[in-house]
Amino acid sequence: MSVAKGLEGVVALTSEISSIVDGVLSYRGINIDELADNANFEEVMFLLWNGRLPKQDELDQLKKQLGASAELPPEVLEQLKAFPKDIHPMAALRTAVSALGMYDAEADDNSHEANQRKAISLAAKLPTIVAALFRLEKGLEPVSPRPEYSHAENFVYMLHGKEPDETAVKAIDKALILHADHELNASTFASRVTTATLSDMYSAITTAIGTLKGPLHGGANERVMAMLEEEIVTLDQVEPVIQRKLDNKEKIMGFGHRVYKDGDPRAKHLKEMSRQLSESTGDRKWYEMSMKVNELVEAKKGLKPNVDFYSASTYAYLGIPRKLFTPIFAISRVTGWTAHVLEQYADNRLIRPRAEYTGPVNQSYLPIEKR
Ligand SMILES: CC(=O)SCCNC(=O)CCNC(=O)[C@H](O)C(C)(C)COP(=O)(O)OP(=O)(O)OC[C@H]1O[C@@H](n2cnc3c(N)ncnc32)[C@H](O)[C@@H]1OP(=O)(O)O
Ligand SMILES: O=C([O-])CC(=O)C(=O)O
Repeated sequence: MSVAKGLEGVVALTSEISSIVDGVLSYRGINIDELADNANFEEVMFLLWNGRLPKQDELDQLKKQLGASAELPPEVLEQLKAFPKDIHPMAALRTAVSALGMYDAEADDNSHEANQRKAISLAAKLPTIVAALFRLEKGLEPVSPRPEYSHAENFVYMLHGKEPDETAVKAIDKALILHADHELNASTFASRVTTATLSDMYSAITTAIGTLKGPLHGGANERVMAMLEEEIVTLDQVEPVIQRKLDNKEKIMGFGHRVYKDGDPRAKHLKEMSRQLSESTGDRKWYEMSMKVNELVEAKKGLKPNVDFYSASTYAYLGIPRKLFTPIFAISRVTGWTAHVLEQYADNRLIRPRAEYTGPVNQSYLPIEKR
C-alpha cells in the first residue's frame, strides 16, 4: 500500500457539481467569475441543486419555498436560548442543525423528493439560526425571517432587526455565491462519507459543520481577523509580526491551499469587495493591513491568499463580529453540502479507504497484575 498523506492528489469520487481545472473554479460548468459578477445567490442555489440555471418561474418558486422554510421550530429556538452565552456560534450551529433533525418527521426518509425539501429547509434555516445566536449573545430577542426578502436581505435583516442596508446585502450575496461549493474540500468530503453509510441529511450536515469549523478549513477566516485585530493591530506592525510568525514556522491564516498553487480565483473578488468597502466606509485600515500582509507572505513565502483571507476584512467592514465569519461560510456552503449529499445518494457506495498499519505486531495479552 502507498499512502498519500492527507489524501493529497487522491481522486476519491466523480462529481458533476463543481470543478477546479487549471486554477479555474466552475459550478456546473459555469466559471465562478461569471456567477460572482452576474448571478444572485438563489440562482446559484438552484444551479448547484439542479444542474442548470432556473427559469423565472422556477426561481420565484424556490424563493417562495425558502421564505416558507426559514422559520425555526419553536423547540429549536428555545434550545438556542438555553445554550451558554459565550459558546462559539459554530458549536451552537452544529448542535442546532442536529436538533433540527429531531423535529423533522421525514428526517430518515432518504427519497430524492424528501431530501430536496430538506436541502431547501436547511439552507433557509441556517441564516435564521446564525442571526438568532448573534442577537441572543447580545441579550436581544431573535428576529423572525421575512418571506418577501431575498436570502442575503433576510440574513442582514435578522442580524440587525431593521431594514437591510443595500451595500451589506450586495456584499453578503456575492460572498455567499463565492463560498457555495468547492469540489471535494474537507467538509464536503466529510458530508459524503456520512451520507455513504445511508445516514440522514441532518447527520451529514452536522458532520460538515464540525469539519468546516477547524482553522485549517473554514475557521481560518476568523483567525485572519484575530491576527489583524490582536496581533498586528497597526499598519507598522505588519512586517515584524509576519516575519516573527514565519521565523517561528507558524502558519499565516488565509494563505496557501491544497489544490490552488497559483492563487485562489475567489480571492480577487473578495479583495475588490474589501477595497470598495474601505473606500465607502472611509476606513482603510483593514484593507491596507491585509494588502501589506498579502505582499509580504507572497514575497517571503510564495504563498497566495485563499478565499478566507479577504473575506475577513470584507465582513469586518460590514460590522460583522469575527465569531460570525465561519458561520456565514456555513450559510453558503450548506448549499454545496446538500447538493453533494443528493449526488451521493443518487449513486451510493460506502466510502471506506484503508490504513497502512504501522504499530507493533505479535504482541500478547498480559494479565493486569503482570503489566
Ligand atoms: C476554505 C478553505 O479551507 S481555504 C484554506 C483555509 N486555511 C488556511 O488558510 C490555513 C492556513 N493554510 C494552511 O494551513 C495550508 O496552506 C492548507 C491547510 C490550506 C493546505 O495545506 P497542505 O496542502 O496540507 O499544505 P501543508 O500544510 O503541507 O504546507 C506545505 C508547506 O507550505 C507551508 N505553508 C502552507 N500554508 C502556509 C501558511 N498559511 N503559512 C505558512 N506556511 C504555510 C507549510 O508550512 C509547509 O512548509 P514545509 O514544507 O516547509 O513544512
Ligand atoms: O477546497 C478546499 O480544500 C478548501 C476550500 O477552499 C473550500 O472549501 O472552499
